This record gives sequence, structure tokens and C-alpha cells, in this order.
Amino acid sequence: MFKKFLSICIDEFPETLEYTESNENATVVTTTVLKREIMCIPEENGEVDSIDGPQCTNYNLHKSHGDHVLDSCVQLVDEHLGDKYRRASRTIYGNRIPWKTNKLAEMKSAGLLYVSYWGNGALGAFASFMLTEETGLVEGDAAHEVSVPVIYLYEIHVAHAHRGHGLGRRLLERALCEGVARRVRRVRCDFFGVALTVFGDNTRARRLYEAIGFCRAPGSPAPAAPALRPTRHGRKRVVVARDPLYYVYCLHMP
Ligand SMILES: CC(=O)SCCNC(=O)CCNC(=O)[C@H](O)C(C)(C)COP(=O)(O)OP(=O)(O)OC[C@H]1O[C@@H](n2cnc3c(N)ncnc32)[C@H](O)[C@@H]1OP(=O)(O)O
Repeated sequence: MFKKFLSICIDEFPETLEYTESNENATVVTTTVLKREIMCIPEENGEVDSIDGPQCTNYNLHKSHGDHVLDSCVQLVDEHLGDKYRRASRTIYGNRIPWKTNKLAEMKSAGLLYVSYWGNGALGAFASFMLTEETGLVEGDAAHEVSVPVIYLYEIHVAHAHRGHGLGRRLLERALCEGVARRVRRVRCDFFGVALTVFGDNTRARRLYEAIGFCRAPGSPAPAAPALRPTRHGRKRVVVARDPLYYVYCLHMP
């Protein structure tokens, strides 16, 4: 299935991401073009081992280039979410190891695909995801035991310089959800859809996911219920619901 999945991704993710910007009088128009690179983290002795070529780099066969890609990705994650990871690392990873070390180890999980976009040698955007199985997504499964095939989105990042031009939506909505996931659904009738984890206070990313149609998964942490707290003068005040550390979102494709 991995080879089929990869060929769908190669078809559905655009080879370039392009956008134009103009100055106030529209006299100068600049076009930015970012070029695609796809890399896979192979499973040991799996069919992914045989994958390598101009359309997809096999991390195991090109470690030094692969490490450059992963270092650039983790650098972007640090720029965007480093503060949140530093604060939450022990809760997320359950150890005292620096978050970037944990993140890099996670980023080498077998089966992950990286679709990255580059301009002038710099990483402009990337999405990493895996075709896997996940629990906690099925409505009515109170024990969160039912495991379903999903595309799990590990990361989506657009560098500051390229934000607000529709690239995030282009990659997630058009390429991954409407493109890749719809096609996987056609060949696997038990396929659930797309799932992801997002920090509770990452409102910009959450707005994007909700605009595309993602909902909080049944097994996701929920906001703490509003509570009544006494003020210094003895009167009660309502504390508004607080976001948990993270939410799990999913997009079901029945
Ligand atoms: C699974 C995970 O990876 S969770 C972590 C997600 N990644 C991050 O938080 C990293 C930092 N953020 C980013 O990289 C980017 O902001 C992304 C990926 C969330 C969005 O990428 P962009 O290319 O900027 O988004 P795009 O231009 O496609 O806009 C999509 C939506 O984002 C939101 N958005 C865009 N610009 C803004 C802004 N200035 N302020 C608030 N929301 C905005 C809007 O909801 C917009 O919806 P619209 O298409 O209806 O206008």
C-alpha cells in the first residue's frame, strides 16, 4: 500500500507552489515559486526500502541530505512553536530530554512522508504525514478502542515570509484532504480520513482546520468546563473555559 500511497501523493501535491504579490499601485508584481521535494522514512525491510528516485528521496539511502531536510524542518518548527514545545515537552514526551531531540527522533518514525517546498535553498513550507491506524476517532466508541486507517498529519508549516497567500490551505485542503485522502478512500473502504494534533492555544492553525471541516475527535482532550471562582471581594465570577494543552482534530470521509 505504501507505494500506491506515495504515487498518489506525487500526483496530488503540486510540483511547485506559486503566489504573486504587488505593491500598493500594482506597478511591481513579484512572483514567488517554491519547488517540491518528497522524502520518505523507510520501514526496515519494508517495501519502502526499494523506493528512491527523482520523485522521492529515501532517507536511509541519502542520510546526509535527509538530515539537512529534517534539520531545516525542525528549525522551522522551532521558529513557529519552539516556545510551546519547550514548555510542554515533559508532558508530551514524558522525559527530560530537550524537545528538539525528541522531535527529531519522532520525525524519523518509519512510514513518514515529507513534502517540502524550497526557494533559493531555504525551506518555505512542509507537511509531514503517515498512513497509519489510530484510535479515539470513531463517534460512539466510548472506550476509544476502535482502530481505523487514517492519514495522520504530523506537521504543517509555512515560513513567515510565505504566510497568508493560501499555501497552507492549498497543501492541506486541496492536496492532502481533497486529493490524497479522497483517493485513498476510493481504494480502502475502511479508510477514516485525516487526523492531527494541534496545541490548544494555536488559534491560527485551528481556524484553518475548522474552516476546512475538521472537528474535535471524540477521544480528544476537551476544554476545561467554566467554573465559578470567588473574587477578593467575595463575589463569584465565571472563569471561561480553558483550552487543554492539545486537541486531536479529525476529518471523517465516509
Ligand atoms: C498538525 C500541525 O502541524 S499543528 C501546527 C500547525 N502549524 C503551525 O502552527 C506553524 C505556524 N503556522 C503556519 O505555518 C501557518 O500559519 C499555517 C500552516 C497554520 C497556515 O498557513 P498559511 O499559508 O499562512 O495559511 P493560508 O494563507 O492558506 O490561510 C489559511 C487560513 O489560515 C488563517 N489565517 C491566514 N492568515 C491569518 C492571519 N493573519 N491571522 C489569523 N488567521 C490567518 C485563516 O483561517 C485562513 O483562512 P482563509 O483561507 O479562509 O483566509
